Amino acid sequence: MAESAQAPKLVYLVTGGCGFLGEHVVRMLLEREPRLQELRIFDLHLSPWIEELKTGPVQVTAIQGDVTQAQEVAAAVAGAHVVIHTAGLVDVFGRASPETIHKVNVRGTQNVIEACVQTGTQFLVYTSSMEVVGPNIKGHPFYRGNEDTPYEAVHKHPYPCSKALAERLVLEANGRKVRGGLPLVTCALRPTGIYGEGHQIMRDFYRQGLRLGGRLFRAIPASVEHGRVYVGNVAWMHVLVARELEQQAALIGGQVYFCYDKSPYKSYEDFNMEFLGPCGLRLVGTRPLLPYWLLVLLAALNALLQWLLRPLVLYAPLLNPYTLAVANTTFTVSTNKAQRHFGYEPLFSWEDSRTRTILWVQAMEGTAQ
Ligand SMILES: NC(=O)c1ccc[n+]([C@@H]2O[C@H](COP(=O)([O-])OP(=O)(O)OC[C@H]3O[C@@H](n4cnc5c(N)ncnc54)[C@H](O)[C@@H]3O)[C@@H](O)[C@H]2O)c1
Ligand SMILES: CC(C)CCC[C@@H](C)[C@H]1CC[C@H]2[C@@H]3[C@H](O)C=C4C[C@@H](O)CC[C@]4(C)[C@H]3CC[C@]12C
Repeated sequence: MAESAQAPKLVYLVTGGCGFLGEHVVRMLLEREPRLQELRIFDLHLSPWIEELKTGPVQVTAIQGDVTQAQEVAAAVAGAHVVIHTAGLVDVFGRASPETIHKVNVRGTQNVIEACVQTGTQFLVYTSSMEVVGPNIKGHPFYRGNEDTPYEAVHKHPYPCSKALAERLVLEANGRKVRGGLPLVTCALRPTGIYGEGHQIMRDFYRQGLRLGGRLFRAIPASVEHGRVYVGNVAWMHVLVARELEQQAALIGGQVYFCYDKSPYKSYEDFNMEFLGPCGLRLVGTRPLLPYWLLVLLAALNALLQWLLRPLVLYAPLLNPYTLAVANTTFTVSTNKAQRHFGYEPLFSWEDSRTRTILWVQAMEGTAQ
């Protein structure tokens, strides 16, 4: 992939390219990767906006496929120079079974790795998650830590378990010989809670606030910090690391990087209010309105109801014991590893990220129930 007078034309594959992050990665590649010849977008469900992208100079190929199907993955990977694997089942609400989460996130990732090896694709970037590290089930705080900060990573929930296993597979695959004899170069990016245009949970909170007469009620103490990162910056970090994987293979191969930017350290709810506030919502209470023990009880009740109702209907509210523990445990990162290894600087300032997200929420107003 070295730059030369005759720059080689590259084929990229983005799995999960129609998801929240995947769409931003796809658009970022088209805007910021001049050596792109073909961009393959692989997803279980293809979005209509792909059609608009087909009019540009880069060949955009939409591939409807399932990462759990090894042959479909191999067919999509064949001939690609770089794979950015963002596809995954993001479920902390109990919508999918633990088996399905494992199948998509772990076996799907294994299929991507094997496809690279079989077809001779040398560069693989994996979208991991902060949850590979924590918060752990003991509720230990991770306060502005970095990739080397010691932390007892203990998981029970299927989603973080699956991300941790998949990340390990990706890192262990670094150095494997791909078809043709060259080594596979892999790395994993670990975003904290991503926000920005297209963020489904932000949409849910906004609509809930509207239903409650423009109010949301504080549930978590303002002192609990939750790491957040703007989706445009996460996408940029993927594009940048993918570009640098060949040049810096020895340095970047087998490494993990937290995704970070200049978003402020705040509690989950206070952070959301940075966008929902200017859209007319108010967060009621300087302290949580309900005592923590009552939230724990409600979360346990929700889990019980989910289990009881499962044969009849899917009951998957936002509050459950796991989401409460994540929201109520400080987990923030402070690192410059990506800057040191591949020159990452956030592309969007905090002010830009905030404005873009507010404009997106405001544009939803007409559609809110
Ligand atoms: N949203 C966050 O805050 C966050 C934070 C850290 C890491 N991540 C990771 O980032 C990645 C993208 O997350 P997102 O928030 O954009 O989620 P998303 O659900 O919006 O996107 C995931 C995409 O993967 C696709 N997909 C799911 N199962 C598939 C399958 N079997 N085959 C092919 N495609 C499949 C979905 O259709 C979807 O388009 C995930 O791997 C997730 O674990 C997300
Ligand atoms: C207690 C309630 C009032 C609030 C519940 C909020 C809860 C739904 C939120 C809080 C934190 C959120 C997670 C966090 O931002 C990071 C990630 C990592 C990523 O890999 C997947 C999404 C996830 C788990 C967020 C899900 C929603 C959470 C738990």
